[in-house]
Amino acid sequence: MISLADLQRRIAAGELSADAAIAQSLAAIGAQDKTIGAFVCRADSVRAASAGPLRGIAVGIKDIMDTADFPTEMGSPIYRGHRPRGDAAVVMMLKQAGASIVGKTTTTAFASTDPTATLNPHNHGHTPGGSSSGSAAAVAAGMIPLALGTQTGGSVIRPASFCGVAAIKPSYRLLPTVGVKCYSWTLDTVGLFAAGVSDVAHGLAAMTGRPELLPQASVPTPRIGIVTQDFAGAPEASGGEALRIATRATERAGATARALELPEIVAEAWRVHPVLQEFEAHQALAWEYRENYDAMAPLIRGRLDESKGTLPAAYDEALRIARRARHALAQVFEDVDVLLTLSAPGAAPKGLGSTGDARYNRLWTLMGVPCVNIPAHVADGGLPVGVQVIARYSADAEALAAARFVEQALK
Ligand SMILES: NC(=O)CC(=O)O
Repeated sequence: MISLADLQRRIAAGELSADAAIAQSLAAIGAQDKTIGAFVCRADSVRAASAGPLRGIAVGIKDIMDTADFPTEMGSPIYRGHRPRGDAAVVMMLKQAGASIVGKTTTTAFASTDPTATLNPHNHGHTPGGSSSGSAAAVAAGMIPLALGTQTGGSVIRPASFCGVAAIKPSYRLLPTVGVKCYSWTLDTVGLFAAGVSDVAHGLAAMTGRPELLPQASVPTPRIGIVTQDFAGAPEASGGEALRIATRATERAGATARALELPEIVAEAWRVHPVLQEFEAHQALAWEYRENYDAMAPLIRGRLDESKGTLPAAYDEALRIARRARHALAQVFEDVDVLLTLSAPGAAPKGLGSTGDARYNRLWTLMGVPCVNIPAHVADGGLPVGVQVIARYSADAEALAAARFVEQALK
């Protein structure tokens, strides 16, 4: 994989020109994407910016984010050839930091669950996950050092786990969703994929202009709460093994890691996530659902059919439960610095019929807390399995620092 931080260092030191760095990514895309299928469309040539911390960094953008230079098709024939007039806010943040957008990465239709044709670079017989399928696959395949995705359920952390890359779903609204096709305005969160945790940190710090997100010289030893999310059901063997491996590694590295039960109201919030998500989706996708029903992908159309009757009262109750759960979760972080839990039930499912299950991700998206995926285990078939570090709301720097600790402990 291509390390963003290493490219930055080599470009700053004059060892590599920014244009050469971009050219390397374009060549890698040309060589691999015929097989992997991570990009919907891509540039043939791109000039690097002359300034900015992300100059020379080739970035892939999930194709639900508006781009003035490329079509934005939402993973749906309803938007085939659609050309937004301008860039989404996060695309402009990347450009203002000097990054070069080299293409649009595949997404499930409207970032829901209808699988794409993208292959898992570690084992082409398996899915890369979703809904940010192409972003995770393009980074994992070593085509680009940075990609943007989104998460409403588990669409950043789960594909990152399946593809063996680092990723962050930042605190809710750390990054704007202006110009990003909405599925659920309470849940939709823009995230980043990169080779390692430090690479994610450098990318997010550069985009946001927040130097506090940059990796610090020393990595503090965190107090870790191990959370198994039993309310979400038991994991597969490989998922449970990944959490056991990561737990043991952090203890060997000197961290305290203790099993932690979440308050019942937090488990209740996990249960109501789908009510809130689908109620908002019916409003966010009302035009597509009514005016283009037959052109909608089957899984998202089926989910909207099933949730058509959700009443405002049920939605309001879900919001109340989520608010109470966020307060209860904040108290959990009085005793630990971060939580460590499963990123996915196990390794990537076989075939391309499913992008996997968000059951270990959706709670944290609703809580709005920062989540960082770290590859932790390699299951049968060479398939990666990750774990995620979770910090309290707005503690993105702490989440990244603790994730670096876990990443280093696993080496
Ligand atoms: N957008 C999403 O997060 C959906 C998913 O988890 O598959």
